[in-house]
Amino acid sequence: MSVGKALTIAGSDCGGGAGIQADLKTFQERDVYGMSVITVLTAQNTLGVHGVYPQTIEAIEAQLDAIFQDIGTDSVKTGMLFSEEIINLVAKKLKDYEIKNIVIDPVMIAKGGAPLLQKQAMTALKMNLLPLARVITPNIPEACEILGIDKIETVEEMKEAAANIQLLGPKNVVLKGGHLEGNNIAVDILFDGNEYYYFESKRIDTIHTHGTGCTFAAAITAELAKGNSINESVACAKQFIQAAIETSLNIGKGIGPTNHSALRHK
Ligand SMILES: Nc1ncnc2c1ncn2[C@@H]1O[C@H](COP(=O)(O)OP(=O)(O)OP(=O)(O)O)[C@@H](O)[C@H]1O
Ligand SMILES: Cc1ncc(COP(=O)(O)O)c(N)n1
Repeated sequence: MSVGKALTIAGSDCGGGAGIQADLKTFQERDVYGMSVITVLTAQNTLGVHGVYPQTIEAIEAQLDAIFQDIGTDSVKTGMLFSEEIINLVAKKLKDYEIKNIVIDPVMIAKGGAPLLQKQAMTALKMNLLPLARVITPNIPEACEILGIDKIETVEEMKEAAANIQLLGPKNVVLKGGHLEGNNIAVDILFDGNEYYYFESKRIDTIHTHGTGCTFAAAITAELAKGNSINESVACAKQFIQAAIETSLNIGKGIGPTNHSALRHK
């Protein structure tokens, strides 16, 4: 039997809500074969990030080679890459192995405020990784950092930001509106270089949104692995994240994770 294969290159969240763990759970729920390359171990729970332990470049390189030299993949998602060194290694390997269907979730800051990308790594992210992306999925603060602007407060400003990020090289930009304040609709905007597409859902009133960004990007990655278009993949991912937030899990003492198996029980 053949199956779509998806790889996540990201940080481990031992608490299971974000990072590698969220990605693999999502891949499984979307019926693709999931693989992982761990860039950084985090000691993390619903209360925040308590430790960040980058893996050696040798360890990351060996994991990438092991996968690409044998199994291969139909799509790749990158999440927490943390340092310039790791970004440059990942970019080089994706190029050397001619990997297609690259989804970049430009993870920068955890919900609790912990930095997940070093400040000095921003140039490498923009110059070396972004141009390889089939799709990049920034949230509003990440889009501001990438563009060096202070704020994005309206849908019009989201559209302008998406177009400006697209000029940096990614084929498609999905600018996520989870952080857009004063809006009871959660709107994500896809810009493909020509047209804008809008993905809207009712904003859910919950604090338990740990891992929403990872889960959403992983769902897009899984759908691309199955050969779906960008539009179809984003639409599926939006439905998936909506259900996962609607029934998010009140576990731990802080911001709980989303429910990856929500659609299975509908
Ligand atoms: N309260 C909510 N109700 C419904 N959808 C939401 C809500 N918050 C976020 N989303 C959706 O979840 C997805 C992830 O968006 P978000 O902007 O939260 O990403 P993120 O900021 O990268 O995640 P995180 O804040 O966990 O790092 C998007 O599709 C967004 O529209
Ligand atoms: C290892 C790791 N990667 C990413 C995130 C961000 O999570 P998200 O943006 O999905 O909430 C996180 N908290 N930890």
